[in-house]
Amino acid sequence: MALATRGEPVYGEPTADGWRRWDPHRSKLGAMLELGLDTGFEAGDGVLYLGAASGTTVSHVADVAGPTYAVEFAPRPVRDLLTVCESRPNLFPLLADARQPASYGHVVEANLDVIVQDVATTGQATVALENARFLAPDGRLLLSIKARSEDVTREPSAVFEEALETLESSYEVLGTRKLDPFHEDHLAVVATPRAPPAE
Ligand SMILES: C[S@@+](CC[C@H](N)C(=O)[O-])C[C@H]1O[C@@H](n2cnc3c(N)ncnc32)[C@H](O)[C@@H]1O
Repeated sequence: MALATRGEPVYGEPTADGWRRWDPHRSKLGAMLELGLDTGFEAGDGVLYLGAASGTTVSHVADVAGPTYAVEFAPRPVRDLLTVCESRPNLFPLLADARQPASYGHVVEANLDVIVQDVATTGQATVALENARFLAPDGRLLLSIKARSEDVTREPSAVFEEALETLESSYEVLGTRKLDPFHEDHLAVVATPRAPPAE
């Protein structure tokens, strides 16, 4: 059965009876779900989405989730994202830098169920660490690491290893999966916040 959500179409995806096909070639989270990764993402979840771009994936997320905060720092895609939000009252666009969570900390609620991260920037693991403050203790980070955004000259496996090592300081990694054949040189990571050490 094909992955699909109910909502207004956004990127020319095929639709039938109000359902819109979630294209795993256009979406890292779609690829994670298509590949059977255990994401823990459930209907009604509160979500922080980092790297929303013009809303391809976050539109599907908002079709299923509860409050969904969509962070994107490039003004051009945010203009398209605003249109995507018009038919989705639970989707909140934020023109902000995911490396500066304090700039949206007053808007985004705490104890969210899920962070989805797909930011094309260096320091992707650090971005995940900095945004961990928004996750509930049993929440899930659904991170897609793009090797080429870190260093085009390095072997992707070395980039992934280093990113996982960085993540381990604040997260317990529950699963990883390369996103081939949908996305080359991307590693999907499912992780949950580490409990703070007992005093
Ligand atoms: C691969 S695209 C995201 C695609 C989108 N997640 C989707 O599936 O529909 C990566 C996005 O990350 C955004 N980005 C990169 N660095 C960022 C940052 N520091 N803060 C917020 N957005 C950032 C880029 O502008 C770009 O739109």
